[in-house]
Amino acid sequence: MSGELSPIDKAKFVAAKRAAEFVESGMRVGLGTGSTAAWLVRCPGEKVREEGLRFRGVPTSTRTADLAREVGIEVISLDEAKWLDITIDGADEFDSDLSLIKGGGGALLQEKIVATASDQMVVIADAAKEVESLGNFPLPVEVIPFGWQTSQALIEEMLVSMDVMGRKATLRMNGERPYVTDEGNHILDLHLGRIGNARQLAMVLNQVPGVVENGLFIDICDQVVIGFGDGRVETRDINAGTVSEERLDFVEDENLFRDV
Ligand SMILES: O=C(CO)[C@H](O)[C@H](O)COP(=O)(O)O
Repeated sequence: MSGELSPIDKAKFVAAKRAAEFVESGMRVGLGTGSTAAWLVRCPGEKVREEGLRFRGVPTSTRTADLAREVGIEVISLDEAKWLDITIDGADEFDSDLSLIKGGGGALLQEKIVATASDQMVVIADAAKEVESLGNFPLPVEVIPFGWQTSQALIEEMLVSMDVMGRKATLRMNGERPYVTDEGNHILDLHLGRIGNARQLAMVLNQVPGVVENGLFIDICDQVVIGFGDGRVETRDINAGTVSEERLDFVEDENLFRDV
C-alpha cells in the first residue's frame, strides 16, 4: 500500500489505533476478524516489538491468529485464557444502542463466543457502519452443513411468520463452492432490509434446527470507537453514557502501512 491509505482505510486505522490504547500489559485480549480488526492487531503488535508491551491474544479466526503471530503477539486459546479483559473487533453495522450485525467476514461464531467471555467488548468502525436501524447489511447465520437447505427453508418460513420485511436467505459462496467457516459450517445471509425487533429475531433464529449462531450482537458491545478519514475519532461508552472526540496523527505510523 506504500504508505498511502484511502479515506476509509484511514478511518479504520485511526479507530483501531485509538482502541489499541485500551490494551495494557498483562491483559488477555480478544482479537477480532476483518480489515478493521487487522489494524487492531498490527497496532499493539508494533508496541510489542518496539516498547515491550506484553499481553496475550485470543484470535477469533485462523486469519487473525496468523496475523497476530506474525506481528509478535502471544496467541492463546479461549480455553487457556478462560476469561478476557477486553475484546476489540469490527462490525458490519451498529446502531445507537450498540446492537451489531457481525459476520461479514464469516467469523461470527468465534467472535460472539469470545466477546461474550470478556469484561468488555469494544467495536472499532468507520462512520459508514452506523445505522438508524439494523438490517440493510445481510444478516449472517451460521448453519451446520447437514440439511442446510432445510434450515434455510425453516428460517424463511419463520421470517414470514414474524412479518420481517425481507425473507430471502442465500447460501454464502466461495467461488463455486459453499463458504466454509473455521468450524466447518456454512453461512446463510438473510436479506432483510430492516430488522424491527433484533432481540426477538436473534433468539428465534437460534431455535431453528441446524442454526449454530447468528450475527446479531445484542447487549454485548460496551463501547464503539468510530474513525473518520480526516483522523478524527469518536469514542462512545454506552454504560457510562459518555462521548469523547480527538484527532490522531498518521505520519508516525508509516512503517505500519508498508506491508499491508
Ligand atoms: O464480523 C466481522 C467478521 O466476521 C467483521 O468484524 C465485520 O465483517 C467488519 O469487517 P471490516 O472491518 O472488514 O469491515
